[in-house]
Amino acid sequence: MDYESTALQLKPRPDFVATPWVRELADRALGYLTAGYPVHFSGPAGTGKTTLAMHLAALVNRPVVLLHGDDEFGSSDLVGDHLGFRSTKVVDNFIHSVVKTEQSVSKTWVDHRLTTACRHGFTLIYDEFNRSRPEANNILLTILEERLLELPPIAGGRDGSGPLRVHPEFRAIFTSNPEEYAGVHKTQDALLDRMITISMGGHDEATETEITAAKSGLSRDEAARIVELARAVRALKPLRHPPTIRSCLMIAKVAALRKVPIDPNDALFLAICRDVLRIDALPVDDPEATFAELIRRVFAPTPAVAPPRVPTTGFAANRVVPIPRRPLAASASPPPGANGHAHLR
Ligand SMILES: Nc1ncnc2c1ncn2[C@@H]1O[C@H](COP(=O)(O)OP(=O)(O)OP(=O)(O)O)[C@@H](O)[C@H]1O
Repeated sequence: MDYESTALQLKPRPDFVATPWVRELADRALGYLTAGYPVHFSGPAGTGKTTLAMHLAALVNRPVVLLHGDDEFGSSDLVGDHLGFRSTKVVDNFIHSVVKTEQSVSKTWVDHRLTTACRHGFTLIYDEFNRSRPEANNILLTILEERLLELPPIAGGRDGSGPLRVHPEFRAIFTSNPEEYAGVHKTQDALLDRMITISMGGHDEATETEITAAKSGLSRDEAARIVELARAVRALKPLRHPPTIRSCLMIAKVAALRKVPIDPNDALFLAICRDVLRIDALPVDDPEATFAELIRRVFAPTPAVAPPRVPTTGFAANRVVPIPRRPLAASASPPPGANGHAHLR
């Protein structure tokens, strides 16, 4: 008995956003997996680790076994265990006057998820694997290096011949949050040494905008404003829980659902941003004033694109139609100052 029936058959999700940034990352990670190396996406919450792991597994196109790190795990939770006993009783009554009974009791073994993936060549996604204690994850060392899985005789190959040879198509994708998060363990170097770690610091702005627009139904421009605001708040240091792509999605989805305009003059829109971006917890003296300044900056009208500089010398100068200039009045006021207002005499 094993978890084969629980394996997932993943297909690339239609709502997966593949900007050039994402495609480059996915292509690089797929190359590592194809070469037989485990891939490890490491980064803070909300940086797209799990989504990318699932997308990669879908591209590998093998059944997927999903594991979530758990402090309670022991190696048997990963590998398998004896599940009760099987008893067989033979009654031999060939000679009517003689009844011979034979009873044997044997332990039954159940493959758990890791063993199922190793035995059948499935793709293992081990999400937040560093939430499991290192001693529980030690079993991975020989799997990833020697491609062998130590099992009790009863559970090895079909004939109980000891360690299981890991299926050649077995692949492993790991995700983890950095150590400073609560409830995670320091990973042993030997395990990290067996995988290729890709640090996920967070999507680039274009990708966050695309994801926010794609998953909320807002326009790209509306999504861009929300993302720009979230990134401006994220840039304020030190923030205990910086807003992530999830924060952008929360604002965008709620606004879209409630038909709240993405408008700095709309009180409900501002209230949603205050709640989701936790403006009250900003590490500044006056959070409200800071929020107002960020809103002003994000929603400031984008300056019209300045006309191309007219070259005054060389070949091109002769080809440009001179711009008619207004005749200056005798007591003309000087050109507008920095603040755009003419100085009144
Ligand atoms: N390429 C993408 N296309 C579409 N949605 C994405 C993409 N990347 C991330 N997301 C969305 O962003 C959110 C966070 O992504 P994900 O859960 O993968 O992050 P994570 O780093 O695994 O977070 P955590 O560490 O908290 O589990 C999810 O709602 C996910 O759907």
